[in-house]
Amino acid sequence: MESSVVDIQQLSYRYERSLVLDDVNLTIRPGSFLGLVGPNGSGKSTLIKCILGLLKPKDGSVRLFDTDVGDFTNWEKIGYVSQKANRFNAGFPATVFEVVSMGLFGQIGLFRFPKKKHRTYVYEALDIVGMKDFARQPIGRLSGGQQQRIFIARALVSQPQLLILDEPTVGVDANAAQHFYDLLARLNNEHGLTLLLVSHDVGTLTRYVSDVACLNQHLHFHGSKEAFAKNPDLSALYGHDVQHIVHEHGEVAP
Ligand SMILES: Nc1ncnc2c1ncn2[C@@H]1O[C@H](COP(=O)(O)OP(=O)(O)OP(=O)(O)O)[C@@H](O)[C@H]1O
Repeated sequence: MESSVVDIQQLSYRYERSLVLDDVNLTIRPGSFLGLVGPNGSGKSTLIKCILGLLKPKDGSVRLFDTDVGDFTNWEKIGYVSQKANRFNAGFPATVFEVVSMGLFGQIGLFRFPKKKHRTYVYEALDIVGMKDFARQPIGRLSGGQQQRIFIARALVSQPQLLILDEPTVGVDANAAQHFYDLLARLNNEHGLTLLLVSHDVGTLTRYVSDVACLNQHLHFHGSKEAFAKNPDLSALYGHDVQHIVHEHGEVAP
C-alpha cells in the first residue's frame, strides 16, 4: 500500500501577483478522513485544483499515490464532487442511471453503450448511497439532497480510493446534510475510502473527520481533530462550537 494518498511539500501558488498558497505541506494518509477548513478566499479550492492537476504550481510538489501529479495517469483512483455540482432542473432529459454512468466514460468511451459489468458498477454505486430504487427516475425530479447522493454515486462508480468533496452540502437542508455526512462516515469506515472534505461547517465536520487541516494562505494547523479541539486559538478562528461538539461526543478526554 502507498505510504500516502496525497503528499504536498512546500507548495506555493499565485494568481498573477497575489500569493494564495504559501509553503503548504500536507499529507493525507490512506484510510483517513480529512476535513479542510478555512475562511472565504483562503485558498481551499485552489489547493484542491493543485491536487487534481488542474493548476500547475511553480513552487513545491504534489504527489498522488507516490507519483508526481505531472506523471499521474490513474485518475480513476480519485473521485471528485465539486461545489458547483449543479442541480439538474425538473426537465433534464437523463435518468439517474445515465447520470451515474457518466462516471464511467473513461472506461466505456463516449457514445458507447455500457456493458453488463458497467451496469453492475452503476447499481453497486447506487446501492452504496441508498438510491438503487431510483435508477430509472429522471434526475431532475429528485430533491437536492437526493441529487447530491447521485453525484457521490457518479464519483464512486469508477471505484476510486480517494474521494474529494468541495462544499458538498451547500444548498442542502440540515436533515439531508446530516444523512450525507453519515454516508461519508460509512464510506470511510466500512469501505476504507480515503476522504478529503472541504467545508465551512466546522462544527458538523469535526464530528465525522479523523483529521483537520486549517488553511488561510498558510496551513495553520494539520493534525487530529482532538488536537484541533484542544487548540483554543484555532477553535475560535474556525468555529466556536468545535470544542463543545467534540466533547459532547466523548471523543476527547476532559
Ligand atoms: N482564477 C483566478 N484568478 C485570480 N484570482 C483567483 C482565481 N481563483 C481564485 N482567485 C483568488 O484566490 C483566492 C483564493 O480563492 P479560492 O477559491 O481558492 O478560496 P476558497 O478558500 O476556496 O474560497 P471559498 O471558501 O470562498 O470558496 C481568492 O482571493 C480568490 O479571489
